[in-house]
Amino acid sequence: MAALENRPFVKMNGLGNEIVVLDLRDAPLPVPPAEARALAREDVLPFDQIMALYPPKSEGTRAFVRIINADGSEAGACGNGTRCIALYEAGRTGDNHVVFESVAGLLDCTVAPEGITADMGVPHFGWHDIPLAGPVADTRAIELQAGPAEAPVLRAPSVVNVGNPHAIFWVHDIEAVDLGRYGPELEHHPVFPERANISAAQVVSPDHIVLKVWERGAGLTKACGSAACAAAVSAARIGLTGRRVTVTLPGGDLVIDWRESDDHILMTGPAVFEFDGRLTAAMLDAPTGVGAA
Ligand SMILES: N[C@@H](CCC[C@H](N)C(=O)O)C(=O)O
Repeated sequence: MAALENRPFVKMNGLGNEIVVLDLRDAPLPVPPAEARALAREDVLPFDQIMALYPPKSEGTRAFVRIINADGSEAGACGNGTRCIALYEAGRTGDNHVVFESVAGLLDCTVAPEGITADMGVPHFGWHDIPLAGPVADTRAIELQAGPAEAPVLRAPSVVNVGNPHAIFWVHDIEAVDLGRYGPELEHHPVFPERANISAAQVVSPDHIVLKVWERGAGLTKACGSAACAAAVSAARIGLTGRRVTVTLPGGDLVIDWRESDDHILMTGPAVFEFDGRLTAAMLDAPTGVGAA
């Protein structure tokens, strides 16, 4: 019998980033990677991330959240998923201020009519924090490129960890970038021992960035909240923008504010409830060869 069989789920999205909320606080159990991969199949319940809620570990928090990518791997941060669980918890309890905890730290969220704001914590720029495979003095632009060696299409990304690892390639024409072509090799490049989320970013003005993201463990997505945070702080760090920007993703806009007083990153945007149901054996049971480790 599949471990998650008969568990209730809620399907939500944040700017089209497909999120499944599994509230496992009553009867906690780990999400088996093979069951996550089976569930993520196109004809079952395609998702980018599962946000699995476990009993709280720290006082004042609602749940300890584990983030599972569509390929069954685990992530330390998911901005769009965080807004989704904030909306879910606010709907369940009527509280518009909710705090979660993840492996990366506390996630303080406020649900308001104009949007859901999540405090995503502080960025880490050291090579070992990201992590990179070896020492790099300046993570504002590292040696890495994609495309023909003599005329690279993407080059010299900024790298940062915002709870998960990100590389941001600065481009002049975002429409011309085929991230689906270069994302897989960059995600798995040996410079990233834990793989990385890969973005192409065009700075349109000092308060506006346009972004495309190839997500680690999920591929091309309509939006990635942590990538928006990563692009915003990296752009501000190298003087391309101020500390408050709108980030436009294929699924819509997020406002990112890199707060001066304490360096915390505040992300504001929407979340949407779609439908709910119960997981069945058929949804979790991958035919031989599909979802196998
Ligand atoms: N969709 C997310 C990012 C999810 C985790 C990421 N794929 C990783 O493995 O780090 C977001 O909205 O931030």
